[in-house]
Amino acid sequence: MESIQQPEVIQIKPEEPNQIVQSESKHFKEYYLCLTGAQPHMIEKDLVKFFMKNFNLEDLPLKGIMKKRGNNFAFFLFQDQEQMTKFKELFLCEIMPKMPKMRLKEVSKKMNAREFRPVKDREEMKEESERKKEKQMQNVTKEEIEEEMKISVEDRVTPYHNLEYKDQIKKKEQQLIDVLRSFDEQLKKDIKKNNEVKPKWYPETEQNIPCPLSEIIECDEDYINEYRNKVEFTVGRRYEDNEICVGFNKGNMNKGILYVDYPDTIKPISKNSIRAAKQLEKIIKESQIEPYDRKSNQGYWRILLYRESKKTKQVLICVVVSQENQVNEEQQLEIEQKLKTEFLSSSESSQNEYKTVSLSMIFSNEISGGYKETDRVKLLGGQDYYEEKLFDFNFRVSPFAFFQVNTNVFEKMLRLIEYFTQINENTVVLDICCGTGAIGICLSQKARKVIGVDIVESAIENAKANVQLNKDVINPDKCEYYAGRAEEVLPNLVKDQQALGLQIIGIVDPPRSGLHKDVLKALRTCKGLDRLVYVSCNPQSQMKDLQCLCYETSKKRKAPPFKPLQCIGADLFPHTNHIESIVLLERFYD
Ligand SMILES: C[S@@+](CC[C@H](N)C(=O)[O-])C[C@H]1O[C@@H](n2cnc3c(N)ncnc32)[C@H](O)[C@@H]1O
Repeated sequence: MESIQQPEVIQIKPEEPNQIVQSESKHFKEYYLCLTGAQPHMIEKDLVKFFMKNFNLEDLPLKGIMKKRGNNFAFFLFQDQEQMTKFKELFLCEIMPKMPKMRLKEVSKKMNAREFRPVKDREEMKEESERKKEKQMQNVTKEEIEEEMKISVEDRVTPYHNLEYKDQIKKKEQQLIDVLRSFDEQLKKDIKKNNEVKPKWYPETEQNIPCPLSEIIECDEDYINEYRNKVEFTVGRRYEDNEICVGFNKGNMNKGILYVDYPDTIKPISKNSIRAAKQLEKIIKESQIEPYDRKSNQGYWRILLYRESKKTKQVLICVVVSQENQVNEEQQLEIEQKLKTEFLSSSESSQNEYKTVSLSMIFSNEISGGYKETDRVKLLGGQDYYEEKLFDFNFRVSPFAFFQVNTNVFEKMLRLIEYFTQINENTVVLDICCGTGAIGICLSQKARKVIGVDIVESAIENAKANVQLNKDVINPDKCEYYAGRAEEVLPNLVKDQQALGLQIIGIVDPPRSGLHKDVLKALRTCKGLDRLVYVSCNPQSQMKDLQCLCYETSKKRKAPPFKPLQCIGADLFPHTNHIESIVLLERFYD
């Protein structure tokens, strides 16, 4: 196998970062470093993926990379001095402490920049893997398609729709018990293989679970159907008759079997939302412009985002379409006019007690057919948010911001969190991954202060506006909101609060992937934070995070652990197989 000669290298000592001698090549104006201690089986793209995944990086400050299979070293190329310094800092602070075998060394000889493979950022990598997937999708047989088409949209979207509600709850209870057991199984493995010790708080139970499952919060009978305040309909074609349809995906994305079927029988969504889907379907058919097709990356119509509030009777509608040249200016204007007439006209609102208060279009280029916050939005009518209510609090929610889809069960969850946290005038509430501020605002009345953090800027704008909206009942000065990654913002916020000597209560409600390791570290090491509520829509990733929070004190986890006191399930999603898990934790002092 061809291999690169080990270069002449000068080692960089981690304890002396300021004394690093920069190896700048005057001739080529290129900057190189050599990494040793890499896994021999990896090639360039594996190494990039490894760094991005393990250190949760959006991109790597690198211009190019060279790594041959079989070698335990790689070369990194930088575009300038600044980039090289940034990478060295990242390496010394983040990578080396966790990968002590890896070392970064100066290269003392010139190298040919053309041998380096360019490093792609995460977006590019995602797009490339999407394209690869699309390619794999080409050769599907008719039999495979027919087999997939036998599974109805109801069975896909709502696999429990045929079960009595009490049986759905029983199944979900068992799901949570199984996940709690997985914590125990992992702990036993870690004790055997990784020198972990059993935490002193760990209970001896026959069930082999770290804490009891106290209850499942059920949905009220009136809300078991039509509970969703947000629906995303896909625009596509039906398999059976090739008709254009605004509904739900049917098929298998991985095999490239992409069809859509009518949404009429899906129990969690409202009749109003189905009506809106039909209205858009009519406009699309009249337009004679094709829906977006992932395989060819062609077509215009993509998604109908529909949000409504049962309490305020307000509706927000967003039509997601392709950004690039799929229609001309004249067609675009005509479409906008039709959407306005269909969704905003007075005849439309007189038929219905619900009112569309926000109508917009999102222009997206996502190859997956989806959309993201940075996409261009054009407001066609009304304001850029709708209003939702929890108890007597009002909330502004914009198209991209998160809001729990089932307000009936969410209010019950909030009562439970309030009871557990026993917030008082000496308490600072940290609302981590706060979205539009729902949890913090509902708990703010008794607290000294509420601090919220979320990555979505418009959600934080909503949260700030929501505080003002409720200023008759809460003091706006008490509530602070920060837009940013919790892993970046939280460590400093926590330090500030510690300095004030107040009692801190943490409430975390992360996305499905769970919490970033830096957030977990900041929570674990935060003095004054003795009570924590972990809300999760993905109990598996929650259990993984609980390892960082609850495993016994060790060299890498110096602060005392949290003890999970109880787990509570909340059935936010009737008819589906999803269950929200809330774990209440308390600091365990030996
Ligand atoms: C499950 S939602 C919870 C929202 C909120 N607690 C509520 O109940 O309405 C998760 C939130 O995490 C936010 N988020 C995702 N990644 C984040 C990160 N790295 N830092 C901060 N917030 C993040 C999302 O924008 C989203 O609002």
